Amino acid sequence: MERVDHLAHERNKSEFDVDAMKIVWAGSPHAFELSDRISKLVASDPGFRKDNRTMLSRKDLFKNTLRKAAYAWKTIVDLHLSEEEAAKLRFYVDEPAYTDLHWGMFVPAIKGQGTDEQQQKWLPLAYKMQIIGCYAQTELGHGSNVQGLETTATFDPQTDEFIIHSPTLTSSKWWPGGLGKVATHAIAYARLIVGGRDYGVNGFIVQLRSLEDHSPLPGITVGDIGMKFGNGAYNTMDNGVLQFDHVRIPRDQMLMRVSQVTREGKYKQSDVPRQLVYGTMVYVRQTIVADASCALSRAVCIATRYSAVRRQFGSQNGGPETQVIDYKTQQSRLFPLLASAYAFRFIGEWLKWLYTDVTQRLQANDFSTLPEAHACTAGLKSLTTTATADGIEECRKLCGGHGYLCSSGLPELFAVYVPACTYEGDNTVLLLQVARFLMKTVSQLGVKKPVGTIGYMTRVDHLMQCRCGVQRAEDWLNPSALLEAFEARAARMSVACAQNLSNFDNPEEGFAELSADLVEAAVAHCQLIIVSKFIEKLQQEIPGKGVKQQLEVLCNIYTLFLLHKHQGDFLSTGCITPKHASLANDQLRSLYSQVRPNAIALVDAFNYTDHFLGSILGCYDGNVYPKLYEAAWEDPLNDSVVPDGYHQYIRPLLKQQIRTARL
Ligand SMILES: CCCCCCCC/C=C\CCCCCCCCCCCCCC(=O)SCCNC(=O)CCNC(=O)[C@H](O)C(C)(C)COP(=O)(O)OP(=O)(O)OC[C@H]1O[C@@H](n2cnc3c(N)ncnc32)[C@H](O)[C@@H]1OP(=O)(O)O
Ligand SMILES: Cc1cc2nc3c(=O)[nH]c(=O)nc-3n(C[C@H](O)[C@H](O)[C@H](O)COP(=O)(O)OP(=O)(O)OC[C@H]3O[C@@H](n4cnc5c(N)ncnc54)[C@H](O)[C@@H]3O)c2cc1C
Repeated sequence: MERVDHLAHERNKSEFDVDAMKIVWAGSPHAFELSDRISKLVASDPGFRKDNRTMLSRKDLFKNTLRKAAYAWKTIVDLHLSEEEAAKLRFYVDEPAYTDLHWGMFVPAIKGQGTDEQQQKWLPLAYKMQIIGCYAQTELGHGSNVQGLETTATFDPQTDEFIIHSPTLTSSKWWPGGLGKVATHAIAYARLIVGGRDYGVNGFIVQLRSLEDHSPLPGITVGDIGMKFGNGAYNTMDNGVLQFDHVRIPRDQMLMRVSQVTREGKYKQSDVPRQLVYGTMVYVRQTIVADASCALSRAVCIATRYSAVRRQFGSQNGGPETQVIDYKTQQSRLFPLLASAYAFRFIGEWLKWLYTDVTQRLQANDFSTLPEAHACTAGLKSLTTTATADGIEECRKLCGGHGYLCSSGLPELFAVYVPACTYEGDNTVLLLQVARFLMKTVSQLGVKKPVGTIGYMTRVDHLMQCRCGVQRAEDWLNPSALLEAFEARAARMSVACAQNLSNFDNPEEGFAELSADLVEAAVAHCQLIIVSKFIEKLQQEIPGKGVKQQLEVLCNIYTLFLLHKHQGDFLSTGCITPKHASLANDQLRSLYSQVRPNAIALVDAFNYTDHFLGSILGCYDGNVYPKLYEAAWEDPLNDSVVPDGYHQYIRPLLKQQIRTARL
């Protein structure tokens, strides 16, 4: 049967070269080719089917994930996939699994915190998956406060071992992914106790399960922590609980790059900063930022395609009704999310660059950019995951009632994504880290020159008193006007916090009292980073007919949308006047009209297969209604016309003798 493209008329309207945009989105022609090839490989392989996930019981779901992970690994080995290709395969398989923590945290922790000898011993085993690792940091009683962890690792000089112990219920490890049912090993974070002295938290490689029969080793109590939010979703992951009862490990299983314990029981600190113990978190936060654009773009692709298919009201003379995408309200909710997806894509690319740069510096013992890298990864992780989780939920609402069906793909996408606001650092806690960095920068102005993303603070005197020069709506398209408004807002909010803090005798008390304002200052700073990196991206040459123009429209939408949403900040700090805010809003409306004919092509540029999208509402051909109708009949509830339980619960009701008349 010939396939009809119900969105062809939309695709014909587009004013730019979609294939060129696909390459911009992917990052390079090589990245595009690789991503395209692997996505098709996964989509065409029935072994990676995922449309039944929300219907399965937890046990069946989990077993199916184990099967898929093993099948993915076999595919990787059989096809000799490179690391880059394997990572893409994992991405398109689209199912959280224990392998994420093995590759995403266990291996990086050994690389970042292990000595050369430790890496040589453990990495080959991990690379071949002869051992499977997890990252066991969080405990029942403490997650955010890493320094508050209670698990102990006490050095026993007699046997040259550490004794790993959970002294309290609250010290039970709680949450680590892959721990519950799969991991054979963990990087367990514990307080290092040597000679009766507590040297703070450090990582230790601990074997948990037998490599022969998978049973827990002596002294180990381990299991899954139970069902989580949503059907399917993150329940494919075995987040676990773990207690140690005086478990002994050899001394050389303490990760010793940052500090060491000698055979004689002497504690030694390396030249590297202690904060490198937190290095794995910096790495993962960076990957989470890169992933935010994927999750958001996916939701936006579904909502945009469906908004072009869906019609409500407005029929003239019996003609078709209005496509809901043509309603200005729909545009003002949807297009900023489309623009955010692109903005997050570019900030993710930039953050990867920053992370690579800081890693190279660390290897050369240059630790100068570590505080900025920590602030950027923490702040951008917080900002992008909050916006993405909110954005996915908004996309669900943009799809009306049908968005609430699992077959829209949006409920599961939200349920799988929303913990990103909590894991790898609660988003508020992370913004407070950014705020500390900002306050430190302000307090050192005149002593230490701010550089990098905080470089704008060198112009703080100007930024504290500059006035916005916008006179007409089009003036808001000037990148310098936009940047200055965002810089002035960020600088003024930070300086105001610093001034208020100086009124407190005890700085920590002041920080706690002003923490809500400090978080807002941190948000302003992080938004400025995203805006400025988007603008920088557009200063590069970007090939392809109309591609750069589209990106300029999206950059302006992203920036002016933020200005509109946070106009309270901009107005109260005196960066703009109500007139400027109103002109920004006029300009925003005009930008929505410009993006409208290109909306479908802009989401096509993500190059997502129908398999990956996993959404009837977002399917490429827009043939939504027949697919929804067919899918309904496939629900197990429709296996029989009369439901199970009819004879037990419905028929007796219908047949009961109603005596109400006599009562
Ligand atoms: C299908 C199968 C296919 C097979 C596939 C094979 C191939 C696959 C290939 C690849 C797949 C990869 C997939 C990858 C996916 C990864 C998914 C991950 C999923 C995520 C799971 C989640 C895991 C977790 O959640 S782990 C636990 C995370 N926990 C936290 O984040 C805790 C948060 N708390 C903290 O970080 C800290 O405690 C704190 C920062 C909040 C406070 O710490 P503190 O009290 O010690 O600090 P201070 O405030 O006192 O600050 C001291 C000082 O240190 C500075 N600082 C703090 N943190 C850092 C840091 N991280 N780095 C650098 N500096 C830091 C701070 O700024 C202070 O500095 P000063 O200068 O002010 O002193
Ligand atoms: C799906 C999922 C997977 C996970 N995977 C892993 C894993 O593999 N390994 C691992 O070790 N951990 C894992 N975690 C744990 C995760 O890292 C922690 O849950 C996270 O760091 C948040 O810590 P918490 O739970 O202690 O939150 P809490 O700190 O208890 O947060 C509760 C509330 O208190 C607020 N709050 C806390 N401290 C402050 C403060 N100083 N100032 C102001 N407000 C504050 C927070 O903003 C939040 O609103 C996972 C968690 C989830 C949900």
